[in-house]
Amino acid sequence: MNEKIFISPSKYVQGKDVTDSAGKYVADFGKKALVIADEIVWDIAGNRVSGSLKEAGLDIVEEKFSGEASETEIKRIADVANENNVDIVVGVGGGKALDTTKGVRDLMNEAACVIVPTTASTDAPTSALSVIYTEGGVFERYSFFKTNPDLILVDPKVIAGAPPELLAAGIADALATWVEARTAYEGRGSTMAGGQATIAGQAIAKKCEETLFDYGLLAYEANKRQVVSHALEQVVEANTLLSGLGFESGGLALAHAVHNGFTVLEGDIHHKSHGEKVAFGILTQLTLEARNQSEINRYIELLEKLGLPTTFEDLHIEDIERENLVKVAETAMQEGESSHNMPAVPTPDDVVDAMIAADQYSKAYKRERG
Ligand SMILES: NC(=O)c1ccc[n+]([C@@H]2O[C@H](COP(=O)([O-])OP(=O)(O)OC[C@H]3O[C@@H](n4cnc5c(N)ncnc54)[C@H](O)[C@@H]3O)[C@@H](O)[C@H]2O)c1
Ligand SMILES: [Zn+2]
Repeated sequence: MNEKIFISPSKYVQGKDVTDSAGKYVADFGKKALVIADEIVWDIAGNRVSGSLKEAGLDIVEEKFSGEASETEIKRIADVANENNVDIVVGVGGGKALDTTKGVRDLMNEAACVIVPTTASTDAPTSALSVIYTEGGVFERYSFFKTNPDLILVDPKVIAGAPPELLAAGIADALATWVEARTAYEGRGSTMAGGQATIAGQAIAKKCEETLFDYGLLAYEANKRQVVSHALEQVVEANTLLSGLGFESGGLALAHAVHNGFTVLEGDIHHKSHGEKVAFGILTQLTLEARNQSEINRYIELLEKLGLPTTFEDLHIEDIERENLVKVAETAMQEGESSHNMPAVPTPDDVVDAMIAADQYSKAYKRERG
């Protein structure tokens, strides 16, 4: 595939308290909206979004998201959307609620898709794909759609009110963007947009990383006091828009495949967030790519300061047997995975060795820095 492809949502709006002016933006897209959020998020932002939509004259149907981006949940909510003849679906919440919303829109004849992230924990908001899991939370597949969401509304004040661990997870997810896009380009791999990377895709991915090294820690600290600082706004945009466009049109590689591999393990690691698993995926990929010590140190330092996992112990898999690591690596290397974008496609055995080497080096790093 030689074509270069770049895809994106039509509109991205970021601003303090934009939650309360959602109606002004959403009214351009239709007359009746299904608003989807989980129980916690209804109280944080769902009701405010619904209220603003009603004020703008829209009819509203409200639905509670049950927590997993599974095929069953997507079908269930799509039935509600179709029965009510809505012409807009609005997803409010974290990555799983947003992925579910995108899946719902895809099962409808014609409807606009509006995304309101309430955390900057992933780069799910802007992409034209959803990550589908079994009802038990095991990675199943990527589901690709014809179009990206129509509108993304991001309120940094809501995000500043979320736990800082969620922002840190989003930074890890966004930190993977350039690491993987660079590799996908070197491997002449195809991007999630289904072609080769454009200059734009790469430039956005690179700017994403630069923003995170410049402002990541400043934003994380501001988040601890629940304030919207300049740094927090920069990082919210990096985690959401730059990372979203950068990964989708720049390309994924091994870091995300390792994340997907981790979802097959049982135990406490299951409760680790997307970004936390991606963090270790970054270190595994850098190790396999033979990046040197000073380069790897830069990443470990930032991840450590953000309280993100850099060792097996941090992921609660300190006693993991090699045979279980092989299962992770086999999943990471399965047909169709982004790991095949690596210039020299590794074997599962290579991936296991890299994971162990990354774990051991991070342990030594921690010991040395005390
Ligand atoms: N489609 C894509 O392009 C893409 C990209 C990256 C990740 N993902 C997917 O995203 C998912 C991970 O998303 P996630 O890490 O956001 O987890 P999540 O969706 O499970 O949400 C985490 C939790 O945060 C809570 N929450 C949301 N906003 C909050 C707030 N303001 N304050 C307090 N709590 C809040 C939610 O109720 C939820 O319990 C994974 O399924 C991953 O595969 C998809
Ligand atoms: Zn991700």
